[in-house]
Amino acid sequence: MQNILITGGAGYIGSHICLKLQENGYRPVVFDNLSNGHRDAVSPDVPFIHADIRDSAALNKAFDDFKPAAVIHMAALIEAGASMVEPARFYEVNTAGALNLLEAMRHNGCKHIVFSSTAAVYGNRDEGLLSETLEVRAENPYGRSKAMVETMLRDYADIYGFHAIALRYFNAAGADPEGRTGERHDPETHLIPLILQTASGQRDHIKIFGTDYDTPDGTCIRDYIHVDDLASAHVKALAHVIASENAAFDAVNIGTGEGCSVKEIIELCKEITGQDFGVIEDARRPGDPAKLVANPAKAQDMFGWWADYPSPRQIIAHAWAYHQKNMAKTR
Ligand SMILES: NC(=O)c1ccc[n+]([C@@H]2O[C@H](COP(=O)([O-])OP(=O)(O)OC[C@H]3O[C@@H](n4cnc5c(N)ncnc54)[C@H](O)[C@@H]3O)[C@@H](O)[C@H]2O)c1
Ligand SMILES: O=c1ccn([C@@H]2O[C@H](COP(=O)(O)OP(=O)(O)O[C@H]3O[C@H](CO)[C@H](O)[C@H](O)[C@H]3O)[C@@H](O)[C@H]2O)c(=O)[nH]1
Repeated sequence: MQNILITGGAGYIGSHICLKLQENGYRPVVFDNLSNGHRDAVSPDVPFIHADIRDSAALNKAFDDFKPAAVIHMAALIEAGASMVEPARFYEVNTAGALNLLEAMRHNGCKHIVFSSTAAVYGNRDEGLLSETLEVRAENPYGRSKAMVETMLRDYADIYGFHAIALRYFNAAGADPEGRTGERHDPETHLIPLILQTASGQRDHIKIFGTDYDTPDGTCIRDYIHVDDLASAHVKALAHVIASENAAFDAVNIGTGEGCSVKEIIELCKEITGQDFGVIEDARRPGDPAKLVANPAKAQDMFGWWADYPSPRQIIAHAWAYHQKNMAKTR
C-alpha cells in the first residue's frame, strides 16, 4: 500500500480526501498544524503528524519515517477576504510554506505532487467559462499566493523533473454523503455553511456581500463543487501523476461548469431547509470577483474526472444533513 503525505489533511477538504484515499487503497499520512483543522476529522487509524509546513526538520522526518509515494499539498490559509487585510501571512504560509515543502520533497527524492490551487487565480474576467489556457490574473493576495506556487511547480517540473498537477478548485461545498465528515471552519466565512447556520437559528441573518455586480441578479456567481467530487478528483489526479512517465506540470480546473448566484443559493437553502430567515443586502466584500465558473473539460480529458453531484441541491442537502447532525460542532 502506498503512503500519501497529505498536508492540511485535518481540514475540511482534506478530511474527505483521507476517506477517499483509504477507499481507493492508499494510506494517507496527515501532516497538519491544526491551526484550522480538527484531529477528530481524521480517523484514529490514520498516521497524524502535528507539525507546520514551515518546519523543515518535521517535514524531513515525515519523509524519512513514511517514504510517501506522493504528496497532496492542501495546508494553507484560505480566506480571500482576510488576505486583503493581512497579505503577509498568506505569502508566508501559502507561498513560502509550499517552497519549504517542495525543497523537502526534492531532498528526499519524492517528485509527485497534487497541489490545492484555486479558481481565485483567474480574478475578474469577462470570459464565460474559465479555461486553464487563460492567463493567471488573481484579484487578491490569496489567489496570488497560490499562483506563485503554480509557477514554482512549473519550474520544479521543468528543471528538477517533478510530476505535478495543480487542481484549481472552484467553491468547495457540501459534506460526505454518508455524514462522516463535513465543513467545520471556525470562524466560518463560506456562504453555504453560514446560510445553514442562519436557517438553524445560530445566526440572526445572512448578509449578501454586494448586489450591484454585473450579473443577472446583481450578486456574485460561483461554481459550487461537491466536496466528495473534489476528493475523487484528487484520487484520479494522484493516480495520474504517479503513473506519468514524463516530468510535467499541469493546472486543471475542478468545477461543474454551472454557476449559481448568492441570491439563488439563499433561495435554494430556504427551500431545502424549509426555513425562512433574515437576509441583509450589504456592501461588496473587497477582492471578490463577480463570476467564477469553470470549464471542466480538461479534468475529464486528462484523468477521466467529472462531477457526480453537479446540482447545488444535492450539495446543500448533504451540507444540511451534516449540519443538523453536528449542530454543536459546526457552531
Ligand atoms: N474551501 C474552498 O472552497 C477552497 C477552494 C479552492 C481551494 N481551496 C484550497 O483547498 C485547501 C483546503 O481548504 P479547506 O477549505 O479544507 O481549508 P481548511 O482550513 O479546512 O484546511 C486547511 C488545513 O491546513 C492546515 N494548515 C494551515 N496552515 C498550516 C501550516 N502552516 N502547516 C500545517 N498545516 C496547516 C489547517 O490546520 C487545516 O487543517 C487549501 O489549500 C485551500 O486554499 C479551498
Ligand atoms: O456571508 C457571506 C459570505 C459570502 N458571500 C458571498 O458568497 C460568495 C462565495 O463566498 P465564499 O466566502 O463562500 O467563497 P469565495 O468565493 O470567497 O472563496 C472560496 O472559493 C475560492 C475559489 O473560488 C477560494 O479558493 C477560497 O479559498 C474559497 O474560500 C462570494 O460572492 C461572497 O461575497 C456573501 O454574500 N455573504
